Amino acid sequence: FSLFPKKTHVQINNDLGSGIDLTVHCKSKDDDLGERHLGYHNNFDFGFRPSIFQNTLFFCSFQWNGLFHRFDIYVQIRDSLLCPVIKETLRLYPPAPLVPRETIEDCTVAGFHVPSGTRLLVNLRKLQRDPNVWDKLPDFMPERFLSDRANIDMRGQDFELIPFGSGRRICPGITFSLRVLPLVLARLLHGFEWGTVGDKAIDMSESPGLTNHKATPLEVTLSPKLPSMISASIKMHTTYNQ
Ligand code: HEM
Repeated sequence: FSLFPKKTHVQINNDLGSGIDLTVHCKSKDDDLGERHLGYHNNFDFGFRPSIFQNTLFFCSFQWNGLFHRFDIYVQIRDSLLCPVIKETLRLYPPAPLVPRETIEDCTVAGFHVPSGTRLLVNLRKLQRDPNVWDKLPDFMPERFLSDRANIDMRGQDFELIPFGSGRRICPGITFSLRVLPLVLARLLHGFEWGTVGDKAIDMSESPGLTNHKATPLEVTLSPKLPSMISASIKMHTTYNQ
């Protein structure tokens, strides 16, 4: 449980097209950020520290060319779960579940003698579902990263969650991935209503292999939430908070 949640930043860009001005007016329950007029390619940034009570709400109205739209830009209970959802997904379904290593000298681990030159596969999937470490297995429970596991990070120091590996061969794509994943996920959730064909539950079973693939292909239905021009012109930048 964190008493001082990390700062969240919102950036609104006017990408509507040359010569089209955008008027933005953002408010929270107790703050009025005032009306802003954004020329083409101008942006408006604001930052805030979400409440420990999970009830922060920011909403903005947008006006351009006689059109008017209002959005809930930040709903804490909805949006603070974005990064925990990614962590929980990488915990239960690490894309590279087996990490290979070879010992360079004799050693003893937990009473077992391991000679030099031994090849071993570290089973991340098993480690990240260890019932001695993680409760409520195998439930998908992103909320755990908002409370008792709030400070856990995935950069190879907290060994109960190492989806990118650890040590000198740790994944070099880690920073890129931790930036891009929340942005892509936020865009997809922001842009579409998601469903499954005939409301069928998604089969999450995996097929065996060095990389983790779904056993059955994912079939979803998507419907755009907004006219494409609007969704293409509002960008929310989420800062990944570990
Ligand atoms: C969610 C995304 C990703 C996950 C979960 C992931 C996971 C991993 C894991 C577990 C390893 C083995 C690490 C170890 O041996 O300790 C690895 C290695 C590697 N990853 Fe990633 N990876 C991701 C994205 C990427 C991206 C985007 C790139 C490139 C742009 C990348 C490039 C590499 C390379 C080159 C290695 C081999 C490093 C070495 O052996 O020295 N990965 N990754």
